Amino acid sequence: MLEIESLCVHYGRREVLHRMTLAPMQAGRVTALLGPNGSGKSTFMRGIAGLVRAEGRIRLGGKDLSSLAVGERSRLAAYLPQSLPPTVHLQVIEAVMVARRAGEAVSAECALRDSTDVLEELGIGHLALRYMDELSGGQRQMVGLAQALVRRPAMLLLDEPLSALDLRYQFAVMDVVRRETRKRNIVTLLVVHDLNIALQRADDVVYMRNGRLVAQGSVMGVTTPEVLGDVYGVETRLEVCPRGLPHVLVDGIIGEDA
Ligand SMILES: Nc1ncnc2c1ncn2[C@@H]1O[C@H](COP(=O)(O)OP(=O)(O)OP(=O)(O)O)[C@@H](O)[C@H]1O
Repeated sequence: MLEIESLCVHYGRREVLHRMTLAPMQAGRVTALLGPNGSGKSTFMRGIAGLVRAEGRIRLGGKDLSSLAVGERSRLAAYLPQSLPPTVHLQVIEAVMVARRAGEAVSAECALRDSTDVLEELGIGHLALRYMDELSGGQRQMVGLAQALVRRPAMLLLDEPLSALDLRYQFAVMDVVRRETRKRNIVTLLVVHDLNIALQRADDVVYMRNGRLVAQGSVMGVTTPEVLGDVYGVETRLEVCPRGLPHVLVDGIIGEDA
């Protein structure tokens, strides 16, 4: 379980996150972090991962993350950044093995076994011998996910993992993320811009605006036209599609005549 209390982040003298306190996020559930551009989503994720200095309390499974050594913290909280680092000329299997051995001293055999397993689990075993700098954006995104999962984290922080993906791949990656979150019983928090994918595939949502929490809860529990109007400034209707999944239709921008 992830607990966040009074999280504040400053860039220089400017406060970007303002004392954000959230209800505990349970392991085995996927939470989508939603909000307009510049609302502080990446900063929030980076604050949890320890990549920017944050005040407040962040506890994962009862452990205060700020009390952990950097290596231990980054092993427990695997962070996949918005833009993946430039690729090196490594084979996929080597890149995943490097990630496996970064957080923990394990033998090459063990790293190879774990890396092979995770690539198979994600359905990308066939990419193992391909070179990282020859992959498509979507394939690299999947390898990034493999690199995060191979470290056996207790929490996955994924910053816009769907941004480089085509429509089918977006759903496929969300399905993999859901499955692994449940199987490994980890806390997963991800930033997604496509509201409908988030609503259809996440368990819970956190809406933020201007560095503040607007609403948090189950997808259907808190997603209302009022909340969406407050967060995004748009007029919406919420429909339920035949498979019982929510779907948002945007009618216009609040305050603008049609
Ligand atoms: N390194 C930085 N230095 C100074 N200001 C920053 C820095 N990174 C982000 N900011 C500012 O902090 C605010 C929040 O940015 P952040 O990237 O967290 O928002 P976001 O919700 O993730 O946006 P987007 O959806 O566009 O990726 C913005 O006003 C941004 O300009």
